[in-house]
Amino acid sequence: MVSESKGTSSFMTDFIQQRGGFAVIDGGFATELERHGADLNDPLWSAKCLISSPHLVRRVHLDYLDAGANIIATASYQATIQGFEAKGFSTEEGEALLRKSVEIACEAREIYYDRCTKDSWDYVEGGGSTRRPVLVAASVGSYGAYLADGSEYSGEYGDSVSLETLKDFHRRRVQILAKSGADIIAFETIPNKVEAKAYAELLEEEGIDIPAWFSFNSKDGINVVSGDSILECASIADSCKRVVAVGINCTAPRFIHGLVLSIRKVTDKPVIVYPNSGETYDAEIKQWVESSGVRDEDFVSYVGKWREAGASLFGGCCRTTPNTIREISKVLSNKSSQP
Ligand code: MET
Ligand SMILES: [Zn+2]
Repeated sequence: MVSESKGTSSFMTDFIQQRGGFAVIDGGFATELERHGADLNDPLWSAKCLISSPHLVRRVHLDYLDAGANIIATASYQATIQGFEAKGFSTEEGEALLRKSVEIACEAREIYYDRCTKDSWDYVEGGGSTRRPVLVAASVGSYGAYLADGSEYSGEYGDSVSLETLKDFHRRRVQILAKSGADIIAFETIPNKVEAKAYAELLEEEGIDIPAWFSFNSKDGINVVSGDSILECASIADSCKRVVAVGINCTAPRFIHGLVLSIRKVTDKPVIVYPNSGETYDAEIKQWVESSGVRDEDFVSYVGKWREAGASLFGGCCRTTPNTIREISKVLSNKSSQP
């Protein structure tokens, strides 16, 4: 028991340490699928491609691996059994699609490893290769993401949605993803405290035996989007022994620094940040409003500050691209090679 929980608790710190003190996550997944021509105007959003174009899903994973990502998140953010059923799939078919999201990411990792082994410049003397270890993170979007009405950016689910509703909603998906071969579960864009609590209780009650990260989103740099305290939300993550990293995603880069400092007040677990480009999602017109976005160079100029504030896992969320990730990897490797 003790050694098992030690195993989980050191999972991410060990990974980060082996990577030289930081690790790189991928960038906007749906964004990149769209750039390759996918039409994601659908309640399943990026998960639609698990059905219609799995080759594109694999391609996007590879793009991010080539850009330097050490951790890739699966296309299951908006993949739910309930959502697949609404499309006419059976429960079993829905479950198979969830597993498929992990299979495709693992396949991409194998292709990437294979390439690294073949590329002579990746060989070191003595026949070994210097391939980067890659983690596959099974993405779980919030209940609001399933609703596809933008409520993952408001955190307002209404009084009828209780802790139990949320646990029941997520239970089967979490069970399936935990047994899918993924290395970690990524609970992303968590908009409120009750959903964080639901995840923490589920991990415990279901005896989930792979680690997880909790990532919240904010629109003011002070609280999570619902107005719940980031300190309270991060404390829930801190108390859950399966949680090996806590952080922020899909939030404007300018808010990240203060949020990292807040999270560090309540946890010693690694802090993960993967902001969006700073644009805002308009749920009415189902589009990102472009005016306030930051350019890749500006995004990257923040990374050093986030690291100083105590974050150690860095990537991008919506509207960021493999270019963003390439720049992040570059900036971090330069920094760590400096004396
Ligand atoms: N991992 C997901 C993606 O990049 C997170 C989406 S946040 C709305 O598509
Ligand atoms: Zn996002």
